[in-house]
Amino acid sequence: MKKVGLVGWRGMVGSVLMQRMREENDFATIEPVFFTTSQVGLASPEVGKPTDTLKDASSIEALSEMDIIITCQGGDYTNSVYPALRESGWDGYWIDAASSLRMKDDSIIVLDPVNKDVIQQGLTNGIKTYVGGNCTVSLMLLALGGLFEADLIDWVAPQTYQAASGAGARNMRELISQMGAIEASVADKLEDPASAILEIDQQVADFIRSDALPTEQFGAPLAGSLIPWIDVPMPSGQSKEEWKAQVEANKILGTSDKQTPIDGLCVRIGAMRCHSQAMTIKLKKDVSVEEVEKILASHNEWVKVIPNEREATVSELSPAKVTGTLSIPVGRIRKLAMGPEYISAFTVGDQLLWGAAEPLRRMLNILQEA
Ligand SMILES: NC(=O)C1=CN([C@@H]2O[C@H](COP(=O)(O)OP(=O)(O)OC[C@H]3O[C@@H](n4cnc5c(N)ncnc54)[C@H](OP(=O)(O)O)[C@@H]3O)[C@@H](O)[C@H]2O)C=CC1
Ligand SMILES: N[C@@H](CC(=O)OP(=O)(O)O)C(=O)O
Repeated sequence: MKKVGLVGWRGMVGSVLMQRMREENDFATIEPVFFTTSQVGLASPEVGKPTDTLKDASSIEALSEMDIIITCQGGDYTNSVYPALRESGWDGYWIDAASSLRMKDDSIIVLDPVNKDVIQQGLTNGIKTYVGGNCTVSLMLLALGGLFEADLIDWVAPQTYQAASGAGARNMRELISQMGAIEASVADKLEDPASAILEIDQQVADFIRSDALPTEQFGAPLAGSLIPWIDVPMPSGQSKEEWKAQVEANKILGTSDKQTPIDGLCVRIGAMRCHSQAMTIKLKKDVSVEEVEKILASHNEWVKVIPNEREATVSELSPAKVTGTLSIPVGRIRKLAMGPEYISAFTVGDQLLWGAAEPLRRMLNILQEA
């Protein structure tokens, strides 16, 4: 059995990874060794087999004993430990959730329902570093995988609606606190059916803009509002989240010649852990909506085409419906007024499952089979 070191297993992404590994009985076929940056010597989590106490995640010596290391600890950890570990001569497989190593020449971004061929080629070529993609990118590619595979996409403009979880656990808490505080600020008026709605609205607006709203994590109101900027600025005028779409998607797809343009605005909204994206797609030729739906639906077992009808859309295509599942619904597929090659689509996906943990879990299994 391969020795698999798990780092970052108690964080938000790590906890979802642990949950999926337990559900799929992945611990049965590995020898798990748990690491920590803060709790060395404490008991490891229960995984149905005996394990040692928690090891020091900064110990190159302890990490070097692993055949595979899977980390959800974060970019700072990767930046500090990975170079030293490789320089020490460690030649094992490194599987990572953080973005630090994604665009390196000697790494592969993993999303096997879309790029199993790229992963297999990487393994054949001796690549030892496999990184999960940005959540919006992975979720978009799972939804549009069929059209990319059929080489039908000229360009995509995704406009995102990203959940609080993408910013971290404390941000999820703050979103709920903001919601609760807003409700509390007008609770008496809400109880009175005779109170004037414009008065409630004014009071809510004043409260949202006041220092009483907790905004320490987001730096701005999110509940009852939105934030049209995610991550740091790039020289292009894009936010870094927007910049990732094209570079990561093309790397995942293994585009060798002309990059497919993928660019749009990324917006944080008050959903908990599902990212949504409204996409304008320019096809390379006129393809009927029925054909597009067929191509999308047949690409992988998680994508689900939702007919462009009101009831089905409202019930199936929302963060509330998708959260906590591996389902990738895609709907609102219709021709746009710009011309027969232009179509719209809307997709939703859980950014902690397919957006973060699941591609890593599956990469571990691919290594088991290799
Ligand atoms: N959040 C997201 O949506 C996504 C995140 N990623 C990447 O995954 C990495 C980790 O993100 P995320 O899971 O959000 O990070 P978290 O902040 O939830 O967890 C990171 C680490 O914080 C430590 N920690 C300290 N206090 C606690 C506590 N009370 N509960 C749990 N853990 C605690 C743990 O390390 P220790 O046990 O060593 O103390 C844990 O592994 C980042 O690089 C991020 O970029 C990738 C895709 C999506
Ligand atoms: N930036 C993403 C989450 C994330 O962690 O992305 P990345 O793995 O590319 O750093 C969001 O805020 O929704």
